[in-house]
Amino acid sequence: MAKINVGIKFRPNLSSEVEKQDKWIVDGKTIKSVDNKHTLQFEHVFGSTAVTEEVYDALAKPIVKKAFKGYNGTIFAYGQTSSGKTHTMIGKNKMPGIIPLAVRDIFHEINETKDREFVVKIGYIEIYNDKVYDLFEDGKTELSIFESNGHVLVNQKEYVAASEKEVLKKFKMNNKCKRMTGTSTNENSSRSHTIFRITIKSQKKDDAEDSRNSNLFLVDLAGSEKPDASVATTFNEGLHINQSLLVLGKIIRELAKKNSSLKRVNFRECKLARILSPALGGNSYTSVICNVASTVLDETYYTLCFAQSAEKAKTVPKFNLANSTEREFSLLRFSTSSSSSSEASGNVNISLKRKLPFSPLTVSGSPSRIPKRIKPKLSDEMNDHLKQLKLSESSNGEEKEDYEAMIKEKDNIIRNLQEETRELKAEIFQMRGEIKGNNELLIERQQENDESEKKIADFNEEVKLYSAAIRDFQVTIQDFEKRMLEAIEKNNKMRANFDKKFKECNAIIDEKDAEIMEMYKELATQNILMKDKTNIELRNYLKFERSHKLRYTSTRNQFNTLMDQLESKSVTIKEKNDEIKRLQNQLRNYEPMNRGNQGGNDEN
Ligand SMILES: Nc1ncnc2c1ncn2[C@@H]1O[C@H](COP(=O)(O)OP(=O)(O)OP(=O)(O)O)[C@@H](O)[C@H]1O
Repeated sequence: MAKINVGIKFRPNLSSEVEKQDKWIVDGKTIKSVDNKHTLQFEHVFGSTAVTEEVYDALAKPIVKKAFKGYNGTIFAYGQTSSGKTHTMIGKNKMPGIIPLAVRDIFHEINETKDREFVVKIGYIEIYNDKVYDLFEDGKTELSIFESNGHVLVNQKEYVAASEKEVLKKFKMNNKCKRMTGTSTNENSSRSHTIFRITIKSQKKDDAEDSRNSNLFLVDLAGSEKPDASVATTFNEGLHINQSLLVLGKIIRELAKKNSSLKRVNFRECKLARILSPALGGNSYTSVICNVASTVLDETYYTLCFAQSAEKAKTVPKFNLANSTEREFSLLRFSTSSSSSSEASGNVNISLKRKLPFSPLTVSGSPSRIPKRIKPKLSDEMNDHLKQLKLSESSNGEEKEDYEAMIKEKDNIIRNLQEETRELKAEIFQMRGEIKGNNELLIERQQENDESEKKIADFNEEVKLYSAAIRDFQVTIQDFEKRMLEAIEKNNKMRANFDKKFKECNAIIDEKDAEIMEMYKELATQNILMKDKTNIELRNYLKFERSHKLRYTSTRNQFNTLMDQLESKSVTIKEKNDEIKRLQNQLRNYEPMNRGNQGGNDEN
């Protein structure tokens, strides 16, 4: 049993996150949330400054070494969208990821191993919306998954590659076919899970029996994400991605349970789980690199929980012997001993490489089997021979030798048959498991179906209610239409009346207008007459005024003359009065003298 190796890799904060606060702190092997709610510990923790090569050395290199020795290996990157999975698995020229580093090591190891011959084959598939596509083909034709001898196989294309350079060239070229899109969190977000498979076959030069065959699966999972309902395609992709990751999480949790049993795990819920079943619960050494971002609280916590479960899960890696029926070694040989020509990578010499161009090979199907209909025939034959064998016990030496050879041959047939029977039994056992799984699925689907039917019945009830309401509404509409027609008719009549009245009024108005015009004309005539009369009167008045003024002036003059005369008379009178007064005074002065003279006359 082997434990799944788990590591946590924090990516550096992105330029778009400068304003965000860190939600997680890394302290050695401990990861703490800033709010102190979560503290988790892992064997391998890589902070944001760690380079991919460190991750590779701790989590991938040991698996590559095991693959080289004939054990299957799987390395996969897990994490929310934009957490750095693709950066970890593929990387950039300046910081190569796990895939280029593994390819480098494989060819380095081939070069160092002088006593073996190698064949390296590569295949590249993607799982998009729960369908498998070949990235070494057009990426559009759906591939099928099948199982043989307990192995999950995909009918993908494989290429035989001779050097590190050749592998990486092919990988990079076809990686462009991978489904990517820009999302709100990652402008180059993977929309599919990709699995790059490197098959390493080797055989000892002086011992054909010493052969190994292993597969290395390098998996870049699509990231879990919050589905964006505004974009239909991305929403659908997001649902499939999340669904497959949920299944993966469920499987990991089940495997992490104490006394977990593979029988309880349903790898058939999605294609990703089915293809990764050897990595999760089967024959493989496995590492999981959990990518996280320190600025994200919840999703990082979910990833860390997944990592904790994954740490508890175990696999059962087995040494894989190469199938002796496979013919690659007789066709293609990587040989490190004959060093006549040097490859671009500087590592490997390949005999026959030039004769066999870089060409696709389809994965071989299920092994050859004895068809059912031949089996009874074979056993009859065997029984005959056994009878003959018994008879031959009494025969001479020559016949005995023949019989011994025949026994050997038949023994071989029996062994082969027994082997086949064992395989068939194993297959039947597995198929029973699958049937059971399918039955469970069927029951689940039946339940779903029942629920759907109930929903449909409820919906039909609702439709009935709505239909009655629609009928009522239609009656109301008809009534309303009738009343509207009546209103229109009434309105038309009123309009006709109004038009008639309007015409009559217009005629009256015209008549009155004519009358007014006449009156205006008369008024104008009278105005002229009045003006003439007024002018005459005005002229008469002016004439009168002038004569009056003249008379007034002469009267005034007369008055003035009279006034002058009056004044002069007044002056004269005053003078006379003054004269009188003076005379009187004179008179008074004479009077006493007179009295004296006259002796007592009157006083005057
Ligand atoms: N270790 C790192 N150093 C520098 N940049 C990194 C690192 N890891 C990730 N990044 C950057 O973070 C961004 C997101 O990374 P990446 O595309 O690898 O995420 P992802 O998990 O594969 O996302 P998705 O699931 O959406 O495909 C990229 O711009 C990438 O260059």
